[in-house]
Amino acid sequence: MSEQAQILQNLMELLESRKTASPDASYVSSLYQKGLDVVLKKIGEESAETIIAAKNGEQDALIYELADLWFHTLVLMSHQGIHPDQVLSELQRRLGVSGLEEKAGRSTS
Ligand SMILES: N=c1c2ncn([C@@H]3O[C@H](COP(=O)(O)OP(=O)(O)OP(=O)(O)O)[C@@H](O)[C@H]3O)c2ncn1[C@@H]1O[C@H](COP(=O)(O)O)[C@@H](O)[C@H]1O
Repeated sequence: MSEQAQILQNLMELLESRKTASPDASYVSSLYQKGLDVVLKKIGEESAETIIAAKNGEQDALIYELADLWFHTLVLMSHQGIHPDQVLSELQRRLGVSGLEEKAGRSTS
């Protein structure tokens, strides 16, 4: 496993462990306790902050905000019982399939 893939694996294990941790001692546990709407709100906020950093042309800020955004999407996956491998498999399935071709092949627009 690559070092990067290992980071993802380690983080997912941490997120899983936070399901039984105290919300007073863990940010992730506090998000789980607040529930899906709060997790989704965080993703909305981090998306907006990512957009602002990109529009401002701030490379370091953009990397920081992308990390926040990725992190909160990983919290969502964990909350919903989805493993990043499932998303990676979907991306693998799409690899080499042109987005334009895929769109043209849809039965509904
Ligand atoms: N990678 C992260 C990570 N990235 C960002 N954050 C937190 O996400 C929050 C981002 O919110 P904002 O930027 O909006 O800052 P804020 O205004 O203070 O946040 P709110 O008050 O609105 O919630 C901050 O509290 C960050 O500290 C993270 N919190 C945790 N992790 C990882 O998750 C693990 C478990 O964390 P705990 O559950 O807190 O132990 C940690 O060991 C880390 O590996």
